[in-house]
Amino acid sequence: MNAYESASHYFENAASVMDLSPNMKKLLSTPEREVKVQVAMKMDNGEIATFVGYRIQHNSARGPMKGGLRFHHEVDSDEVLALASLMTWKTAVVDIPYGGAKGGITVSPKTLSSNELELMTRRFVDELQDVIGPDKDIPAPDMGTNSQVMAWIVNQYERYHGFNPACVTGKPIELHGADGREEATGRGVGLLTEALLAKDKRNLQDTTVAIQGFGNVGSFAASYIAEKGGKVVAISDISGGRFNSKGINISAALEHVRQNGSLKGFESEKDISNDELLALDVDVLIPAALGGVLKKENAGDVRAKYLIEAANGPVTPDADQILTDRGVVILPDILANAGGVTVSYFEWVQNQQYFRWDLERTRTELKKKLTRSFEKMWDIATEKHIPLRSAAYLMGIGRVGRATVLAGI
Ligand SMILES: NC(=O)C1=CN([C@@H]2O[C@H](COP(=O)(O)OP(=O)(O)OC[C@H]3O[C@@H](n4cnc5c(N)ncnc54)[C@H](O)[C@@H]3O)[C@@H](O)[C@H]2O)C=CC1
Ligand SMILES: O=C(O)CCC(=O)C(=O)O
Repeated sequence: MNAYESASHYFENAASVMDLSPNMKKLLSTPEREVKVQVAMKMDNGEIATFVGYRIQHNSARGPMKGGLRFHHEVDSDEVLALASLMTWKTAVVDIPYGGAKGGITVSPKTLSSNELELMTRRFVDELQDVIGPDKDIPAPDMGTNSQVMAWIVNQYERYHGFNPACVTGKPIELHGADGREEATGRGVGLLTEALLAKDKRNLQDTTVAIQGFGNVGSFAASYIAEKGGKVVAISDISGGRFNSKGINISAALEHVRQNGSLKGFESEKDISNDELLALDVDVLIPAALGGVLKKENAGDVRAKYLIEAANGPVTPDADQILTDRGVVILPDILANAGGVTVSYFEWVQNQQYFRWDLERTRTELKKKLTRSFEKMWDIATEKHIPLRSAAYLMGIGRVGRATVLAGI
């Protein structure tokens, strides 16, 4: 099952509980626009390179479309469409005035020089500049992109449209970015892990955690959890995993990655593989890298009681069923990692108002938004005796569906 089939399965599941009419189901599952472009450029050595870029605009019933840009060698139209649809439900679950979109380029960014990365990003914006914009579709970071890439995007977009900081979020602070956006997804993962544990009268101090992926999301989630007294016993990245039964020193790991570019060579009690990390005997498992890492073949190995979907789509439907049957509580991606898009919204609001918030305000508002959405999802799940994922989809699809009906076609 590919990423799109997985996302469709979760949508169909929720739609059947909601009794959505076939016509509404078709409307909500059909993307509004799919853009596929050639990104051609000259590499440092003078050779011509051609990449393929995508922007899929899934739904705009609740506002301008919103979602990140992924630079990764596995990006294809199915994956981007799946991720775009998740954004539609995610923005609705946290009730921010956006629809959903996603984009990306099929490329391994680490194989490019900084100059080449910049040029590729600028050529991509040349192709997309007429379909994106602050009131149409607002990109942001995802895997393989960061605030520097967003800086090139805003600069290139402004060459066509003039001063326009709200055209993209996740920008550097110096270029109208929001204090708190970089940490937001990981911080949200941490806050929501606490909220979920609290339902079982537990807290982070008595909790062991394993985190797959130590990029933007995984590293900030690890920092938050460790600061709150949680024991992060395992972390990993593409170079493999590290385990320490007494808890990994997260500040030291961050410093190692800053100096060396990855966890490779970071000392710990023992090295583990990414597969072994997923099967560790911990309380909380947080996949924060690629999609589809928990599938039929390895779902039975999971020993964690709580699974927090920091990545988008880390659990296939087969695995979801196996884990749910085994009593693993899954906090679904469309809420678990929504801290990022929520603070992107705060950044966009600040850009529109030319007024900057301080970090405290951002953190307070983020907690308020995520906690409110979590409690609502929890109440729906409890009342209807359904898993948290189904409850979150009910919230998201319900809000998009109502907006669609009220607006009329
Ligand atoms: N950046 C953001 O604000 C948001 C990101 N997400 C999701 O979170 C996940 C991670 O995104 P970011 O942290 O932004 O990406 P990133 O590019 O900053 O970091 C990705 C991390 O995953 C690791 N990784 C890559 N391939 C791997 C593999 N095969 N096995 C194990 N680790 C691997 C990398 O080494 C790196 O540590 C993605 O699924 C993304 O869609 C979701 C919401 C917002
Ligand atoms: O910050 C944003 O606008 C989108 C982040 C994103 O791509 C995601 O939540 O998956």
